[in-house]
Amino acid sequence: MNIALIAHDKKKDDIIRFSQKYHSVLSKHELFATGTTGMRIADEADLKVTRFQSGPLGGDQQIGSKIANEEMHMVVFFRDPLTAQPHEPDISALLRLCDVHQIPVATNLAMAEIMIQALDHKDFEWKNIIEKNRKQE
Ligand SMILES: O=C(CO)COP(=O)(O)O
Repeated sequence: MNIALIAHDKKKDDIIRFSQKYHSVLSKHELFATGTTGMRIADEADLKVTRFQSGPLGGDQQIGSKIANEEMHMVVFFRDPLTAQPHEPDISALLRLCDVHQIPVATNLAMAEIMIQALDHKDFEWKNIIEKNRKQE
């Protein structure tokens, strides 16, 4: 499974702790991240991560493009809801694409924990449900 990991600056410590705690689950998957988040996860959580541009330079859009191509299967995006971001349209576009393509997305630590545990238990049925709906259309 391809998983994107993204965090705004004030949430970076959270995503590092999350990545360290769930290292054994995450290390079984292909990880992708925006620039600075990816660098810190690789250094501090010892995980192999394919890095895109930093968010403000287009990293969210690069991950969005993977979602549009059905090449990203899960997104962990710890947004900072209390700080204005210069690339707010890119952030909204990424979250919108998750909904368009039915990609599970966690925007905070609490949901990310539920999602990663479900992943570890192989609880995800959403792809089968989507396939069934497509066949009925
Ligand atoms: O801005 C971001 C997501 O919108 C994250 O970018 P960085 O990981 O490069 O800090």
